[in-house]
Amino acid sequence: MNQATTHFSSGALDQERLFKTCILVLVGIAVSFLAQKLLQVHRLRALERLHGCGELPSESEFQYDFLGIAKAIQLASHFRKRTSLVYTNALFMKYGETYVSNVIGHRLIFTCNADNTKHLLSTAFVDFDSSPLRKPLFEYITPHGIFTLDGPDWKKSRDQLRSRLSNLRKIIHLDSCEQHFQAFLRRVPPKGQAFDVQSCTFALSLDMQTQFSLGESVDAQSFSQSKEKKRFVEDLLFLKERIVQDGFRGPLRRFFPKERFHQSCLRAREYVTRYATRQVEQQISNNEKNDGIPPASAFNMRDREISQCTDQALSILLANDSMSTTLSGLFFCLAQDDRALKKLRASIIATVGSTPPTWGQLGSLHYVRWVIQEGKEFGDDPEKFYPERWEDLSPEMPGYIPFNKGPRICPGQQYAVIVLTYIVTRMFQTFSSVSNYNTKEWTERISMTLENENGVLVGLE
Ligand code: HEM
Repeated sequence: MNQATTHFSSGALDQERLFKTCILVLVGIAVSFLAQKLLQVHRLRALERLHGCGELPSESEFQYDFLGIAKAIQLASHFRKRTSLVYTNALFMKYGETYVSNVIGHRLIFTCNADNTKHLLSTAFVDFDSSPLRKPLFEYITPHGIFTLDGPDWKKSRDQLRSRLSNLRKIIHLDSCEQHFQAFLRRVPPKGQAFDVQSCTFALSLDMQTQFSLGESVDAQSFSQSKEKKRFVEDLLFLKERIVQDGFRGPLRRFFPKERFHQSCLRAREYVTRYATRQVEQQISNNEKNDGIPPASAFNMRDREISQCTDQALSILLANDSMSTTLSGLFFCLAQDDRALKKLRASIIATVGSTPPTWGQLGSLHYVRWVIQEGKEFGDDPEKFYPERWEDLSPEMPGYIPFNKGPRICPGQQYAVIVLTYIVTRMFQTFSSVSNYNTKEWTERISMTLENENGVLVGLE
């Protein structure tokens, strides 16, 4: 009995000691966390004083939300309810163009001020590098891709892509654009019946972009797409969705299972690697023909080049969505604006008639360009679709940022504008009326870009 009591009391003593140690460790962690936070705030304040920054309004609703948890919950709730855009606009209306929020302990500054945006994107680009945020999202699918890298490696990857995109006449094949456009036409139901043009423009741009980046389309518009290509498209869609979700989850993303994401990334990489291997081997064989015996380094570098080529092709496909949302957004606007639609069609017929535009003619289709630029919503009254405002404006101006500005400006901008000009021209040479079958309001769906949750229902004749 005595022995049992001794055991019991020494066990209780051990437990007490363990409990105290745990409390000490927790207090230590909390103190070190608080000290780091105070130091960070002190440094920020010093920087703000140095640059003469004014006091920023902060969200009064969350003044006692010291850990930023209530704010994070509210952000997540708006994301789920598809009201993030309305919520964001309302906050800018309430607090002005720049305000500060605390989201899970991070002091985040939100701004829609033109000078701040210009400063962030161009002048102070190095200070606001977004790669620490992006890297964990993109590194699994493109370990050395342009969205994952920063510093000199990013610059190298960007230079490679820019040089590939520099000779547009060499890389854009208008006959191939025409083939994809014809496949789109086969998807349009006859006699102006309603269909979701958003899903069709998605398939159209995916076909064009895979043709460009892999050398072979995934046949997303075909009625007999192979199982393998279908699987690849599903994987691509899934992994993009997951990247976006994780971006919003921030550090909390660690608590969500990743198996399916990893599987999709592996399969998608495997698919693209096959095309990349073909391209690199073709290049090596061309070099052999030109230079005779291949240098030993050509073989040594083969695997690295295949991996780089895979990263580049996948990055292009990750950046592809804006092409399709530009087109579907345009249909959404034109379905409600008969004046602009008539003017667009008349300008196309007057410039190129009803045959496919040539390279020379693409540069003269000014109204088509304005409509495309306007589709990306801009100007003093961005809610209003008014292509004519572009008569006195230029996409080069500082405030025009659908393609971003500064060092990370979209390297595919010129490519995108040419391809979109061709496709829009062909679409409105073919169709003179766009019936509006959208019964619901435009509702946000945040993907790699913004889409309409309800699709874009139109009839074309
Ligand atoms: C209407 C069509 C397009 C729009 C509106 C658009 C818009 C953008 C924007 C806003 C960014 C900056 C993203 C960021 O840094 O957060 C970007 C980056 C990028 N875009 Fe585009 N894009 C379009 C088409 C394309 C096309 C067709 C390609 C490829 C051929 C492309 C390739 C890229 C790449 C690789 C980046 C990353 C650049 C970097 O981080 O240095 N984009 N694009």
